[in-house]
Order: sequence, then C-alpha cells, then structure tokens
Amino acid sequence: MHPTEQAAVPTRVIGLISGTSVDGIDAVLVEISGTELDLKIELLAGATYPYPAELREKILAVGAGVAISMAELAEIDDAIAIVFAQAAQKIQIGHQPATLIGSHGQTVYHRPPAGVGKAGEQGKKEREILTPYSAEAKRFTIPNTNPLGYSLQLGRGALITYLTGITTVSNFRVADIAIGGHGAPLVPRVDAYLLSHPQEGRCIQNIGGIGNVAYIPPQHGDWLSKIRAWDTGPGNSLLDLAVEHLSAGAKTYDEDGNWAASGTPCDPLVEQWLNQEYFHLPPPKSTGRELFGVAYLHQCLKDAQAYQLNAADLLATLTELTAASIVHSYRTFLPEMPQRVLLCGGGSRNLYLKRRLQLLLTSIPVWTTDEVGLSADFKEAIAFAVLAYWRNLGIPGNLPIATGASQEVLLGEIYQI
Ligand SMILES: Nc1ncnc2c1ncn2[C@@H]1O[C@H](COP(=O)(O)OP(=O)(O)OP(=O)(O)O)[C@@H](O)[C@H]1O
Ligand SMILES: CC(=O)N[C@H]1[C@@H]2OC[C@@H](O2)[C@@H](O)[C@@H]1O[C@H](C)C(=O)O
Repeated sequence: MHPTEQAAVPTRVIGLISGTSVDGIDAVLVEISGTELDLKIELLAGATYPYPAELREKILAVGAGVAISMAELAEIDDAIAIVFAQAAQKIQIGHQPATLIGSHGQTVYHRPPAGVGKAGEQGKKEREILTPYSAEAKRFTIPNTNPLGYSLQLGRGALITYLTGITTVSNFRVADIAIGGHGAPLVPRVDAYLLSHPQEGRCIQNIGGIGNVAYIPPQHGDWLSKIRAWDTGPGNSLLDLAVEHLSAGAKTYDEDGNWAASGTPCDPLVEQWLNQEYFHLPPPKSTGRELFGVAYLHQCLKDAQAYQLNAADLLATLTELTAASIVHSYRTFLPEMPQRVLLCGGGSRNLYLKRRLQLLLTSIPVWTTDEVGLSADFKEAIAFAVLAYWRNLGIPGNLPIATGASQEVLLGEIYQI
C-alpha cells in the first residue's frame, strides 16, 4: 500500500520523551492521519510521569559527565526502558490500545559533529554504499566531518516492545548523524506540517532544558526550503541548577518565574555572557547540558561576584540570558523576523521569561502553541509519535537544513514482536 493510502486510516500512536530537564517522562496517546500538509493529530491523552528519584539522580550524574562502568550503563538503560514502558501502559488506560510507540528515550550525551556551525566549509565527499537490503547501490553525500556527531538516548526500544507488546520506534537521531547531521533538532519537520500558516511567518520556540527554534515561513512557493532551525542555547537548564543551588536543594525550578521577577537583570553581565562562542556560531547547530550545565553555571556564578547580585537578581539575569540569546539568534540568523512567536515546553509557563521575551521582541506577539490548538506541554512527545508514524510509512523525518545532514533519511529503528 502507498503511504498516502495507508495514512488515510487513522493510527493510534504513543509518543514518549524525557528531555534535557530530566523532569519526567512526557507521554501522549494520539490519533494520527494524513502525511504532510494533511497531517492531523488528535490528542487523546497526555501526562508526565516523574522518574523515581534515585534513577533521576543517576541520569543527571551521567549527563553531567560522572564516569560509570558499562554494567551501570546497561542497568540505567533498562531501568529507563522499564519506566518508559510503564508510561506507555498508563497513558492507554481507558482508551483503545495503540499500535505504535515512538520513544525518544533519555539523552545522556550529545556531541555535535566537528566543525559545528561551519557547514559547507569542509568539503563533501560522495560515497557509494551497497546495502544488503537493496539491489541498487545508494549514493550518499557525506560531509567531511571528522569526527561525526554522537548522541546517546537510553531506554532501549527492543525492551519497550517486549514489555508493551507494541511495535516501537526508537534511536531517532543516529541515522541523521551518520550522514553528517547533528541529529537535532528533529521536531522542526513536524512543526512545519502542524503549525505553518498560509500568510504568517512563525517562530516555534521550545524552551526545555535547552531552547530550540524552528522558523516556519508562510506556506507559499518553496516555503519548506526556507525553514530554519537550531538550538538557541540554554532554556531552563542554568535556571533550574541555579534555583537548586540558591534554595539549598529545596526547589528544583522557579515556579512561574516569580523568584526572578522579584529581581532585576544585570545588563552588563548579560552582554558579557552573550559573547560566548555558541551564540555566534551560524546554524545548523545543536547543544546540550554538556555545554550549558553545571560547569557553565559555576562560571556564571563566578562572573556575577563582580556585581554583588542577590539571589533574585542572579535569577533575573540568568532568565535574561535565555530570553536575550533567543532574540539575538533570531536577529542574527533569520532571513526575516517572524510575525508571531509560539512558545512551547516547560519554559513557556515561566511568566517572567515570557514577559521578558515579549519586551525584547517589541511588537511581535509572543503566544504559546496552546493558543493555536497544539499542546505546549506535550508538543515534543506528539512530535515523536509523528516521527514514528512517518518511519512506519517510510517517510523521512529530518530536515537537512535544520540538522546539517546531507539529505533526508528515515529516522528511527523499528522493533516488532
Ligand atoms: N510553572 C512553571 N514555571 C516556570 N518554569 C517551569 C514551569 N513548569 C515547567 N517549568 C520549567 O520547564 C522545565 C521542563 O521543561 P520541559 O519538560 O519542556 O523540558 P525538557 O523537555 O526536559 O527539555 P528539552 O526540550 O531541552 O529536551 C522545568 O525544568 C522547569 O524549569
Ligand atoms: C540531543 C537532544 O536530546 N537534543 C534535544 C535538546 O532539547 C531541546 C534541544 O536540545 C533539541 O535539539 C533536542 O530535542 C528536540 C526534541 C528535537 O530534537 O527537536
């Protein structure tokens, strides 16, 4: 059956992801039909299931670079797969069962390809690859990056399949990385089909632990080739770490941004921090807690000593860094400013951060994706349900302009009972 014929029948899919904040597993049950501009999603259920505290601590430690043995790695991999499978089971309660799972897993390590931000300057080589699955040799143009990127998501799909009895797609990033891409961000192609507008250019801004943007131009002409996307830098990662430090572990995040709102941002410090190299690298680019993590926060705390900031001022200044780095990247790397910004991810609930973004973007309205009918809390989980659905239909999921890969590829490995 052709993908479009297959897609006429709605498919019930579960999407699972735990992001860089490691705050829990976002799970959705969706009904999907169509393939591209006719792609339709009905959100039947969505929930976040917190990690067991001990497992979260282990994941954060691994993500922060603490060395572990291969045996410990194997143990964490399966512990994550088990809680992901439980999330898949819980989200179906009271509903008809799903036939497919898209599981992003838990990122514990992400290394962009060498020469990050310097796409096109390194030369490319064409390789002919003979696969055992196809009679024809396939030609891939592979950027001459050495080394390639590397991205590790734990929670193996094979175990999720056997625990749930449901076909599972996982390991979404590796195919894009193998052909020179960053393997991130992967959500922009889904954003394009769910959130584009006939007349309006939009920035879809996710603010998770890390921030990432997809600029989607109005849907005319060759609009797909004009999409731009990249990781903007820190979202909540530095803020969450600072809140934990300043509250001596009593709090894990700044609820609604109230603490930061009681302070004042230190503009010279924000300006100093914006000199950091990452903010000036041209896209495609991706990042993670390896850069914007504990060591980075320690440097920020050191820099702040010169200004004798109190806790609220420090949080206001870190919040300003998130807002300013997002807006700075739009002004620097977009062909034109968007007519609307649609926020999603946990940071869209930080009212102070939203106000600061609105102030910096002056007359460009800053909304959330909820306001155009797509859940801001669950958009990433929905996206991995769609990516699994596309994989199952044989439709590529990456956007080479966003990831830097040399071409479109099928994303994810399929495990079936
Ligand atoms: N009410 C709120 N007020 C302020 N911040 C909030 C609120 N709710 C959530 N957050 C922030 O959002 C974070 C979680 O966001 P989210 O779940 O989108 O991140 P993630 O998916 O783990 O990250 P990424 O998108 O980088 O993979 C929390 O750690 C917290 O900082
Ligand atoms: C390696 C990794 O897990 N990257 C995440 C992270 O969280 C936000 C940003 O950095 C983004 O590039 C990506 O996630 C989303 C889901 C993506 O691939 O589009």
